[in-house]
Amino acid sequence: MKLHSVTLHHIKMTLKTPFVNSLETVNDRELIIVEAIDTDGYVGFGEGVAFTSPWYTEETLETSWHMLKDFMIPTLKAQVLPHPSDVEHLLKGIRRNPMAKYAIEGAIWDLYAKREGISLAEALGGTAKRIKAGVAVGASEPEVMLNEISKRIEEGYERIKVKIKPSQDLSLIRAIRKSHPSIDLMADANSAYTLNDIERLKELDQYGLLMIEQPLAADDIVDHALLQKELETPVCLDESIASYDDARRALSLSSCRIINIKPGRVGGLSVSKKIHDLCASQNIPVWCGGMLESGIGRAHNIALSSLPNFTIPGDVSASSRYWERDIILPEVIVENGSIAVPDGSGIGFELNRKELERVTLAKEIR
Ligand SMILES: O=C(O)CCC(=O)C1=CC=C[C@@H](O)[C@@H]1C(=O)O
Ligand SMILES: [Mg+2]
Repeated sequence: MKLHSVTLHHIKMTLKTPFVNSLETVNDRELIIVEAIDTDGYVGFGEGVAFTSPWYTEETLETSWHMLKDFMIPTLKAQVLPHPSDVEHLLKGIRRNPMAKYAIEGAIWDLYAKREGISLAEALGGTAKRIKAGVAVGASEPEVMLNEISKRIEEGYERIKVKIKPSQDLSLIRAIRKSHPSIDLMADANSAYTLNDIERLKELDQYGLLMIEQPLAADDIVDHALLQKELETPVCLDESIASYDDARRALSLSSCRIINIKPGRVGGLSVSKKIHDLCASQNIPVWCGGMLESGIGRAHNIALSSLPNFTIPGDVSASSRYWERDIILPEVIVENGSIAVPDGSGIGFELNRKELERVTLAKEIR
């Protein structure tokens, strides 16, 4: 495989409803779609999932664009690529910037699978034909959240995640449990707590949550280990896991009992697979997080979620949960609580070129 050219598309899609968490409100989702073409004319797509400001991690759309354009694409264009799993090593000289790395590496995985005539899921070693769909409900007034939860359950979602913060946690979870005593429920704090909140967090134990996601600081695995010792509820790490070594260290300290794998956050599909395998070997379940992706990123998440240790439904939801119209065809649909893993080659969805062009703000060919 040899890259001929790579097109970066800067797109802006408007969410059906703003997504609110303890740190930010997202109305419009700007993303980078990477279109990689090899010298034989095969095309692969990837997605850059950094936000436009550095509230979730330090990367932004602009920093990803710069890394891709000035460092990553030139490095990869200069080489013959035997296999997508070589990309991680080839980009090792570039520190961090995992979302930019994933954007191009994901496109190369899609390209590779298309060349081989196999699905991306198969190329990654996935086996599931369908994956369970979960959904994240953004922060809002409790009544609004309760209404949305009921609607999502009617739509077939079997696992609900809600955003919590100290000013909206116990009363919210209590109210949800009153209406939905047995639904698989979890809470994501996006680092809204400190160790001073241990007593408050312990009170959550009575509600049988599947897990609490990222209660403490993004760059911490030591305080999380102290917290996990005190809680019955499993701690799941999201922001704290930015690499394979982060995952290895967090498991050796028992900082969590579950890991949320987002390929953008950890630097690609190859690293995601390694974290998956590490967790499997230690009986730690994983699930696939979401980054409010377009259909291209979601297609990658679906393929990744077909690996056997993705036993907890992820934040992998239908296109219609986010967008009036997605940029892929067919759109992602949830039926009876699950999503079919496509068996066509590569990501298994076609790009809706007309829709891509409609949402494109800028484009650059390298
Ligand atoms: O993509 C989805 O459906 C889930 C979105 C989601 O919960 C998140 C996306 C991006 C940043 C965070 O707010 C949050 C998360 O922390 O998992
Ligand atoms: Mg999270």
